[in-house]
Amino acid sequence: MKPNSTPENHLSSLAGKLAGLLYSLCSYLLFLLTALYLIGFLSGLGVPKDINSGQGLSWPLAVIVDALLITLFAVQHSGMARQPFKRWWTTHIPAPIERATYVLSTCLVLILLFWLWQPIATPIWSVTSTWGHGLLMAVFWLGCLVVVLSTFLISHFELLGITQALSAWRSARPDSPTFKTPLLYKLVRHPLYLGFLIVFWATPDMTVGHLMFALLNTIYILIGAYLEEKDLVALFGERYQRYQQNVAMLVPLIKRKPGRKKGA
Ligand SMILES: C[S@@+](CC[C@H](N)C(=O)[O-])C[C@H]1O[C@@H](n2cnc3c(N)ncnc32)[C@H](O)[C@@H]1O
Repeated sequence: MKPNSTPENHLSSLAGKLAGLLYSLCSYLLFLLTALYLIGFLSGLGVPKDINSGQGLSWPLAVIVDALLITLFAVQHSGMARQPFKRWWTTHIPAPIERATYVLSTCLVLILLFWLWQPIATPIWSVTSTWGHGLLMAVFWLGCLVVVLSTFLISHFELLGITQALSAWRSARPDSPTFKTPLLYKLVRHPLYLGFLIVFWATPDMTVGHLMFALLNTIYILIGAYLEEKDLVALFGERYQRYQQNVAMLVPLIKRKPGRKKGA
């Protein structure tokens, strides 16, 4: 038996590294398609089934199904991002494909959500004027832009698991995480999440189903950002605590009150 056979070493052979790289690229490709579908799902543009289409279940059942789908997404997406889970998970799968597996799992849960989502088409607001409709769609696309830009500001390919598989391919040690505050990160600590909030809420046709999607995901983002910040304080220490004091969490210019416990 080989002396060292931890999952990490499964990528030490050429075949293992190649398989890891292909796996990560496939997961990235699926991510791109899922992200495009999400845009269509929320905007109603270019997809066979959007957030309001189809004949759903009766509204009490629809509320239960939709809430369960969003809860499943929240548990998967936040649970798999926590350090204790990652430590346990990488004793079962090779570390260089941990992030790609996270991305793949996220896509599969989102695809399930698109598939099983139950519309509740009762209107909350409907903006019919051309300029109002155009303005809200412009805000929606701005939100999409903020999300994409934010991934590149942090590290697009690392967030999506490509860098880790490439490092294994080159037999290089993966870079340790670095604290960054470029551009939008000087305005708010979570520009990517802010972009998502804009995308969820900016619609000319808000229905009960869409409102539920926006509301539950807003709650999830607030909890997710809180948990992420605990990890970031543990990782970057005082530097992140100073950042929390000086830069707003999600809404530019709304900062933490001085004197509040750091990293809480
Ligand atoms: C999906 S990204 C979201 C980033 C951020 N919450 C946002 O909304 O822009 C999550 C990853 O970004 C990392 N991250 C968040 N803020 C960071 C920062 N200022 N510098 C470096 N990494 C950061 C976290 O450790 C986590 O791995």
